[in-house]
Amino acid sequence: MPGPVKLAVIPGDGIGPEVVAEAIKVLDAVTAQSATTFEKTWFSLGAARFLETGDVLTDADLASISAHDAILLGAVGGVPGDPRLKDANIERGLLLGLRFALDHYVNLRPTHVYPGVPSPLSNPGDVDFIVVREGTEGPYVGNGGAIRRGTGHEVANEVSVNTAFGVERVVRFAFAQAAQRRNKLTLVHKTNVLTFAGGMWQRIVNEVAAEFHGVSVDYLHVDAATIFLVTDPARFDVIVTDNLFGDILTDLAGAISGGIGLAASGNINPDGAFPSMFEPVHGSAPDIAGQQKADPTAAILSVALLLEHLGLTEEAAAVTSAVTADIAGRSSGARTTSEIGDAIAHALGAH
Ligand SMILES: NC(=O)C1=CN([C@@H]2O[C@H](COP(=O)(O)OP(=O)(O)OC[C@H]3O[C@@H](n4cnc5c(N)ncnc54)[C@H](O)[C@@H]3O)[C@@H](O)[C@H]2O)C=CC1
Ligand SMILES: CC(C)CC(=O)C(=O)O
Ligand SMILES: [Mg+2]
Repeated sequence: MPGPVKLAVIPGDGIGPEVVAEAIKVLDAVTAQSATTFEKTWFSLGAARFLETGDVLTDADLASISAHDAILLGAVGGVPGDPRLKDANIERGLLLGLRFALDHYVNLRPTHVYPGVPSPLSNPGDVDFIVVREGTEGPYVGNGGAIRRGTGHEVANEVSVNTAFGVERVVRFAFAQAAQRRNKLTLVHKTNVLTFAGGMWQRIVNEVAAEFHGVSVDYLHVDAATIFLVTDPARFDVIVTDNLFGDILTDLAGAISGGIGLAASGNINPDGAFPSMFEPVHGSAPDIAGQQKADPTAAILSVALLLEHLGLTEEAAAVTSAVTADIAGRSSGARTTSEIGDAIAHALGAH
């Protein structure tokens, strides 16, 4: 990449700034000797900014963020119960605002059990799958409304939007991933009751499968998928699913693979028309915010995904291997957020 990589950094709320500080520490360490340099722009967006200015994501924010090569985000969402944030909906306005505006139609969430990690599974070594979650459609588009609000006769709708265009592109991406991995794709949906959306997802999977002869295709209802994620996770290679099911399944995937503090993700625009955005799977964790208790590993592994996405494969591998070694050496003694970041950055040559 000619010139420095322009990186937009959005620390966000709660533990977001704490884990992003460590992720940047690691990024700086791994790129210190690299031919590629990073030019960072910090965006102070989230609940605090909304409370100060009334803005969540302005057109100017969006234009400025779009002019970057990639985005690193911590987490957004304010203190639960703060009445001033009730109508702002930072999660929808900012996080989904970015994913939708930047056409992040692939939400890529790898799950891997690192050696030495305490997992509730009996055979965790076999776990290595990715969830390809659709990122711009489904029930998260805000296609809803309510009548007779606040009364005992209120009716509220939240309609899931699934377009053939949107489903086909993410399914095609998932098949291509499976073809580069272990050649197995599992569609997860709820076709037995969500017959319109589920039927279309299944039909499109069947159609695209005809182009990927080497990939075997499986189907699970989402409720059954939660069973097998716990009892037989080795059966999964690539899971493709909609926005809501993918959101839920990937918190579960984090839990079975050593904790949500290890789960990284990428919001990808595969066409390259917009910058892709990398973030931990977890949220702003108000219950531990400001206490240096958050595990920054998910944010650091999100940096590895970011580097990989930018084609900096050696740097990505160096971060992953430093994280792997750090995890393997973890004992029951708790370390602070910055102690974990320091140790990983140090392993990468930081002083
Ligand atoms: N991408 C984002 O910005 C996301 C934002 N959120 C928002 O975050 C806020 C809190 O959401 P929750 O549902 O509580 O989910 P959460 O992921 O923030 O927290 C769930 C549990 O996991 C723990 N946890 C999360 N990250 C951790 C880490 N790095 N290390 C150690 N423990 C960790 C928390 O302490 C909490 O007990 C809400 O406002 C929610 O909407 C939730 C998910 C994603
Ligand atoms: C806060 C939600 C909109 C996002 C979420 O939970 C996720 O993407 O995992
Ligand atoms: Mg989630």
